[in-house]
Amino acid sequence: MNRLQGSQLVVSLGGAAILKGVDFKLNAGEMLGLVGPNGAGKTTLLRVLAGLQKPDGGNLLWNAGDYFSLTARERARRLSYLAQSGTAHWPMSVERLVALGRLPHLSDWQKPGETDEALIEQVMEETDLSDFNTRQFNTLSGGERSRVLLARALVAEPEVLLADEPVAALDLAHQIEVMSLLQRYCERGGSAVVVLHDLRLAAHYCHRIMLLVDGKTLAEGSPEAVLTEQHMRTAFGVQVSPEVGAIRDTLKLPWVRA
Ligand SMILES: Nc1ncnc2c1ncn2[C@@H]1O[C@H](COP(=O)(O)OP(=O)(O)OP(=O)(O)O)[C@@H](O)[C@H]1O
Repeated sequence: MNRLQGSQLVVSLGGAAILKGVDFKLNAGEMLGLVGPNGAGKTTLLRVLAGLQKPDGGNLLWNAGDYFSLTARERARRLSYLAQSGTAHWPMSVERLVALGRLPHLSDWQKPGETDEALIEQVMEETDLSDFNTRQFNTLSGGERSRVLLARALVAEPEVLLADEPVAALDLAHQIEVMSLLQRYCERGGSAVVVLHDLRLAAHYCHRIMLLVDGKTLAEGSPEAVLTEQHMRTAFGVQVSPEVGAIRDTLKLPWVRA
């Protein structure tokens, strides 16, 4: 059974068709890479899956039941959405901001208990944030902020994590760390949809890739099946440079942790 399944999803914004009948599925333990040119509709699809954008057509299922019958609290417990350029709207320490991720699991006025605290500490370590506990979020660099927001999403222990370009502001080492973290999250049974512009990261880490072009799925399947020279030409209008030769060589991850 698919954890999330959409069929013929349609979204119009400002009078323009943005998603034009997209089928979607996500299994437990799966990392799905959502790739495609700027303006293809990746963020719009993610917002539909997060329940932030009601589709104008099609339907969406959560574990085979109607997605839209989940209450907002149920959705917050089971699904985390990491926006493209997330922010915090008032000054707050990193530790408090990450702890907010536990809120959907606590009743009104309940404080985080020992188990919550242990989880928060573990995720802070995994996201390389232990030294930032008391720092104010608004004093952090862009890459540090991205890691804090990912940590907040992970402490919620969601069944599905929707991450819009989670590595966009990160240096090489932190890109690898964040992708490995998402990989471990999926190995523990989580499901992730990750919007990526770096096709090498997508090829290396994702089980399956969906290539969206102009509001439609151009290709979907294994990285090898989707990231072909023909699809790159159609989607992005590029071809492999003659100096490189084969497309598989462009998709090798050139760095590992030293
Ligand atoms: N509120 C809106 N009104 C009109 N058009 C919109 C609105 N929101 C988004 N769009 C348009 O919808 C299209 C898809 O946007 P979306 O953000 O989903 O693309 P994307 O694939 O995530 O792009 P990128 O890679 O640049 O982040 C774009 O052309 C965008 O300009």
